Amino acid sequence: MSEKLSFVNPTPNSPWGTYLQQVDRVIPYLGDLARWSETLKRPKRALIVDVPIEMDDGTVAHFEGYRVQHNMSRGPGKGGVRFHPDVTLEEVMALSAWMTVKTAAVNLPYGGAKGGIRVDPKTLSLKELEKVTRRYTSEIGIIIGPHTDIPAPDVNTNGQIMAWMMDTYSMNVGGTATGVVTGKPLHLGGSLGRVKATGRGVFVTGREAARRLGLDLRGARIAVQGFGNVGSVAAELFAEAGAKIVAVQDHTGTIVNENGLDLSKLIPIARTVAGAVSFKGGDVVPNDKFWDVACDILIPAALEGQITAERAKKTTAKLVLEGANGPTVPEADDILAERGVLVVPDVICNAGGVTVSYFEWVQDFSSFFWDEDEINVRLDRIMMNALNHIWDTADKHKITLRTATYAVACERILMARQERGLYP
Ligand SMILES: NC(=O)C1=CN([C@@H]2O[C@H](COP(=O)(O)OP(=O)(O)OC[C@H]3O[C@@H](n4cnc5c(N)ncnc54)[C@H](OP(=O)(O)O)[C@@H]3O)[C@@H](O)[C@H]2O)C=CC1
Ligand SMILES: O=C(O)CCC(=O)C(=O)O
Repeated sequence: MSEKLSFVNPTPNSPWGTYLQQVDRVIPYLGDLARWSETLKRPKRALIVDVPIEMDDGTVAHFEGYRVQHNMSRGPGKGGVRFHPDVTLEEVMALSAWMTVKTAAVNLPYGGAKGGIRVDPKTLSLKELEKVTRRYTSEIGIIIGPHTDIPAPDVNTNGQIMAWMMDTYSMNVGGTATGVVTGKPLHLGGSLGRVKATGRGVFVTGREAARRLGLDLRGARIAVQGFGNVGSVAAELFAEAGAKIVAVQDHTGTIVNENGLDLSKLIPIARTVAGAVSFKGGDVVPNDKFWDVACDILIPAALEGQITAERAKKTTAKLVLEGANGPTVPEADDILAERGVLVVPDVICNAGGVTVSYFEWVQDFSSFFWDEDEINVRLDRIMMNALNHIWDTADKHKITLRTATYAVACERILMARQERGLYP
């Protein structure tokens, strides 16, 4: 954060600054609840931890970790953990705030939280990765728990990391606590459907948005930025529905094929260290050309701040599906709206992951596990109900889907805040 360290003083162009502007845009639609709106602009609690580990070569390395609980008015904190070299406190604050809005938008009984470590996990051995994960979990153990704050996977974290987190927390409390994290492997209280849930939610909301736009998915051209858990699953589901994935970008570069990339071959290659650009079934183009590729649907599924004003002006997409958190800066949002490009915002579009995380948490408490069809049917229903309600709100006030999602969610959050009262 710039100059003075303050929640309300964001670094220019930072994710937290984006989030604060998004909140400002919803205030006129909050009626009397607007008097509580400052609550949304301040995280409830932010913990910074030192994560020291002994590296394989005997040296000692220190990593900086965070867990931010943005708002817990509606329930325990919920949100993923990111391992990435660019993680900052301000980024984690924004990601935690987007979780508050997201869980309220789909009406899950949670608040919003997020965590992260500033580390490049690609440079660590498996043993070092486990040590970083376990030490971080112990350090944030004073504020997480099955009834207080429940982490989950995000960028560069997965089921194995959730298993280590669950084990470390359990060792420290002296009993197996499966409900402390979600996105776990199936043998450890994980849920069927969680791995694909976020991409599936992107597909469900995208299919409905396309239907309302009169955009036929059969033959629709789709460009996907970020080809990890979210991007690759969404791409697969759209391809199954008849769409063509014409461009994919991961951190190794950009690959394009206007006849459609063969995902059955691309996905296994993209998972290797060589990345998407080592796939031979398309042309490798400079990264900036990704935004020029002719497409009907654009799916940002990597990091924040990717859709800038300049990129918003040139995209040919009619529909943007935000698989990533915070991919569009506010100025670009306005340009897309002016150009008639429909944006399904992150806080509803990628809510499928936390929805199935909620199912996992419920299943862990009841020790009764559902089959995958049941999970997918329930996921579909929750996402569609939430999206339809948001759409009606957007139509009523003539506002974007993002501001409508904030209107629906912030009313729920601030109503809970008001009903709980302030005094100890
Ligand atoms: N996992 C989940 O359940 C949820 C995730 N999200 C959000 O979705 C987004 C992606 O998360 P997820 O799929 O889980 O993460 P992954 O780690 O599985 O994948 C991230 C992808 O983004 C790519 N990437 C990273 N940096 C860049 C870059 N500078 N340019 C292009 N591509 C890049 C990575 O490339 P490479 O593999 O080459 O490093 C990888 O393909 C994030 O914004 C996350 O917060 C939202 C809701 C839930
Ligand atoms: O599954 C979860 O609990 C959270 C997923 C997440 O971090 C997100 O939706 O951004």
